[in-house]
Amino acid sequence: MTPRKPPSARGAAVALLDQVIGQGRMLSDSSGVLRDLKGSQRAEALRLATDTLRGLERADRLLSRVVRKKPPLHVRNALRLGTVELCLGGDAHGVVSDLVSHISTNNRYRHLKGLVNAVLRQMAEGAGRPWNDLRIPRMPRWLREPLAQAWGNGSVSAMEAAHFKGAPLDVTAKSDSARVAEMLGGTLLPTGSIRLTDFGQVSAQPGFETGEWWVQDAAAAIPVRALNPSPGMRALDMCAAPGGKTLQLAAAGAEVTAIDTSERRMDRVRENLERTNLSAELVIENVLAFDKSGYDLVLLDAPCSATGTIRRHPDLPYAKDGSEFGELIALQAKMLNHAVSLLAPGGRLMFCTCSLLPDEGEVQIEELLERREDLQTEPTVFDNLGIEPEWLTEEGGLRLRPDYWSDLGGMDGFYMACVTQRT
Ligand SMILES: C[S@@+](CC[C@H](N)C(=O)[O-])C[C@H]1O[C@@H](n2cnc3c(N)ncnc32)[C@H](O)[C@@H]1O
Repeated sequence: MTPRKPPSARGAAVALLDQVIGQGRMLSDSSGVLRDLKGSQRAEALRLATDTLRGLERADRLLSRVVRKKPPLHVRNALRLGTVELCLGGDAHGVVSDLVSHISTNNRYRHLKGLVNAVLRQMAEGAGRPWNDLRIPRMPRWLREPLAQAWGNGSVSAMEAAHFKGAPLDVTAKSDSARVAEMLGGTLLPTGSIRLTDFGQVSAQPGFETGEWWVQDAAAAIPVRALNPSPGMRALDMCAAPGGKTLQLAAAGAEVTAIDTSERRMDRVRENLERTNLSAELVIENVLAFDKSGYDLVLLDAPCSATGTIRRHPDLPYAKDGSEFGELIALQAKMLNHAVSLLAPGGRLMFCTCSLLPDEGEVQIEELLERREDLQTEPTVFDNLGIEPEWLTEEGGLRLRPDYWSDLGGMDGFYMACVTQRT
C-alpha cells in the first residue's frame, strides 16, 4: 500500500474554505480538517484561509474576468486562494504547482487541473495586477443591508475598510499596563489596553507564561473597566468563557463567580486563571437556571451574532446568514431579565455584546427600560475611560465600532450599557 501523501497547508486551507462557504461552519470549528497537520502548517492553513476570506470579493471579481463557467466549489476555492496569494505577492511557482498538485490528487476534480494551472498562471502573469484598484470587499448583502439601515452607507464602508485591514493584537495587563507595554514593545491605548502590531506566536511573548497579561481586544476590555470593581465586591460573570472579563474582575480583587454552559470553553477559563494565578468560582450551568442572587456587580456578556469581530473572523459573513440571530436576540432579552433579578440592592449590571446590530444592543436596553420602569442606565460609568463622548448613545449606553480609532488600528464592534435600580 502506498503511504498517504501528507496534506499541504494550502490543501487544508482549501478544505477550510469549503467548510466555511459550503457548510456554514466557522474556522474555529476546524480541528477535523487540520488534524493531520503539524503546528506551523496549521497556523499557515488558517492564515491562508483567513486572507482568502478577507479578499474573497476581489478574487471573485478577478476570476470572473478569466473563468467563463464557475467550476465546483472546491476548485473555485483553490482558485480563490491561489489568486489572493498571488495578488498579495506569493511565490508564483510554489502557489501554482502546489494547488495544481492538490487538485490532481483528488479523483473528482483531477480533470480540472489544467484549468487551475491556466487560470493561476494568468493571475501570476498580470490578470491579478488590478488587485489594489478594486473596491474594498463588501460584506454579503444579508449583513450589509441591516447595518446600512442602522449606521448609513458611509459608516458601513468605513467598517468594511477596517475589516479588510484586519486586527492588531490587544492585551490586558494584570496590573501595571505601562510596564507590560514597555516589556512587549506595544502601544498603551487611551483606554489602558496594550496594542501590538508586529507580533509572533502569542505564547512565546515575554510575560505570557508568567501570566502578566492576556489577549483581549481593547473594546472587550471596556465593560469591566467601566464597572471599576473594588476589592471584595461580589461579582457574577454570567457568560464567562474564555474568561477575559473574569480575569479582569479577579485581578481587581473582586470575589468572582463565573458561569458558562460550555464545559469545553470553561476549561479555557480554568487554564487562564491558573496561568495568571487568579481565582474565581467556576460554575458550568445554563445561566437561566442559576438563582443565587445578591451580587454587587453582574456582567452579562451575552451570546450574540459576533458581528463586531469580523476584523478577526472574516469567515463569519460567509459561514452565517443571519437566520439564527432572532433566537439569540430573544435569549439576550431573557438573560437581561434574569440578570437584573440577581443584583444586590444598589448593585450594577453591565450588559454587553460584540455585535454591530442595534437589536442586540441599543434596542435590548431601550426595551428593558420600557419593561422595567424601576431601572435606569448609568452613562457616567463611561466617564474618564479614554473613549470619545460621541460614542455614548441616547439610551445611556456606549457604542463601539470597528471604524473607530482608525488611526490607531481600529477596535472590535461592541455595545455596552450599565443598568441600576432607580432609588
Ligand atoms: C460572548 S461569549 C463570552 C465571552 C467572555 N465573557 C469573555 O470575555 O471572554 C458568550 C458565552 O456565553 C456562553 N453561553 C451561551 N449560552 C449560555 C447560557 N444559557 N448560560 C451560560 N452561558 C451561556 C457561551 O458558551 C459563550 O462562552
